[in-house]
Amino acid sequence: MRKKFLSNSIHILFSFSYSSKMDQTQLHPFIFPTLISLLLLWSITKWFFKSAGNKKLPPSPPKLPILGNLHQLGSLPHQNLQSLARKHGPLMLLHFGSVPVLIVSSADAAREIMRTHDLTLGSRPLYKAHKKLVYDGKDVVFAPYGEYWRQVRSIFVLQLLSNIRVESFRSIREEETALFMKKIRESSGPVNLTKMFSEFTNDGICRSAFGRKYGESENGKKFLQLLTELMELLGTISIGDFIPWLSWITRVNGFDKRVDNVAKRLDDFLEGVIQERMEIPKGQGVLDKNGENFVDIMLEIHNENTAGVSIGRDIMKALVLDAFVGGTDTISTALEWVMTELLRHPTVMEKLQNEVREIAKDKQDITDNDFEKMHYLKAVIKEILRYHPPFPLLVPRVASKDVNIKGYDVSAGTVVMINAWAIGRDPTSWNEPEKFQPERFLNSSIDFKGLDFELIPFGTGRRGCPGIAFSVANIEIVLANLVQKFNWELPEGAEGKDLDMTERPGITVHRDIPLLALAIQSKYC
Ligand code: HEM
Repeated sequence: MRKKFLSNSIHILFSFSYSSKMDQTQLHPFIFPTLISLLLLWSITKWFFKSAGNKKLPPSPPKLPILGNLHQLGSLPHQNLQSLARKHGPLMLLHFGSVPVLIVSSADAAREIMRTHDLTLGSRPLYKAHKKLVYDGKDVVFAPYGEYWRQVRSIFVLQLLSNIRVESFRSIREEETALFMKKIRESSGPVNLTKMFSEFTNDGICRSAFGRKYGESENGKKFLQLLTELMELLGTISIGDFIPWLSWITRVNGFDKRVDNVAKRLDDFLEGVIQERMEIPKGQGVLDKNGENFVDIMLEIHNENTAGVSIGRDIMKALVLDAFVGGTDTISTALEWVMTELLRHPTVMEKLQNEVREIAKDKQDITDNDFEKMHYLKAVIKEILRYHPPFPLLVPRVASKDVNIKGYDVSAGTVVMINAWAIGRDPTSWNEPEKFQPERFLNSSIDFKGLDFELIPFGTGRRGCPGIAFSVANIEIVLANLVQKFNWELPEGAEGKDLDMTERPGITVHRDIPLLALAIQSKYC
């Protein structure tokens, strides 16, 4: 592959120098137009620098020619951007190649972006790979701000994520949690919690979205693998998006081909799901008997044309994909980190177990009424979303026009990245931010619903996450059951402080190494 890459580069360089070899006698007629072009270029450059000079730009770290600041991102950009922000401030202008990128690292600056300028910053950048993977931005996450986005978001929220829907999916949550606990009970030796969280969230979303799950079937395993590849590709910086003349690199290094391949296989899978849903009557065969699911509802909207927007196949597939992109990896990441921190902090684990066991006793099904009383459980969930937000850099936005943010001029087209990870660890907002301390939330009204800018794991404003209720319901039920029914230890007598805490790069940040733990049944099991 490397050899192929080199030979392609050499070929391109060679063709360039070859075409620039010109017969000297032919140069003469070009002198005049060349001089005019140079003069024009000079005037434009001078005008550009003069007008940039009048602007008050946010502070910037020094950049390299061509790359800009790309070399400073490293494999875990949220961490490196936090270090840069400590030197240059909470509003910092970087350049990814030729694209200006504003990095936001404080609650105060985030409030300005997501409250004061939410409308101007209401769209997202749509990169080449994303276009192919999410049906040309027909989904909710990447659709440009406007009427189309409003309509698809309202279908998505009303039919999948409203409080009524989340409540109607309760039996799915309860059944899947019971199955999860059964799997743990029946396991011998350490359980791979990372894998189990991923299967749990995937099965739950499959049942809510498709009306059935694919579980251990060949199709199910392939789909899980595809989703992992999709998340990896969505989190990859493709050089051509930032330095257009280098876009040939992703053609020759196989990235574009991989994107095409994943997009095609995902499309085939989703096409098959919709076809199956059209052929098998509701409540029959392999399908859930739990009433309607998201695909059913979209098919109804499609047939009856009731949404004000025509829901074609691509839109249906894009919205279903959003449920997976938005809902599987995020919830499983939060669960993976919460169990990691509980294993590292035995006193927090014990306090949580005491609360859950006191309230739920030996109930097999812990109810919403019980969760309402579990204040420490809620504090633990807030603390994990502060300390390990699943999307550390949220989902980027883009400025649709020139805007002044806290006295700085930000030009149209600037990408805005909000470092929720850094904001959650900012000492101006939090006491001892590097400590995992759920108690900080016990006598505090701070919540993640979008009003408190120091805690924004779900973003906020027009483009804020619509999946908060769905996520919290799933995290609460699994976490409460895990600590009620089992006592937890690390394998081979290891202690919490021995746990490897390395993060894996990606759009959602998982543990690098899967979390393995020993489950010992409690008397509440
Ligand atoms: C722990 C779980 C979750 C986290 C941490 C999370 C986080 C986020 C974040 C940070 C954004 C961008 C917000 C912004 O730009 O202000 C977002 C958007 C979104 N999320 Fe979530 N999310 C979670 C669960 C879910 C679930 C369960 C679903 C659906 C099943 C979902 C669907 C979406 C959609 C559709 C958007 C795009 C909204 C828009 O652009 O209008 N998310 N999420």
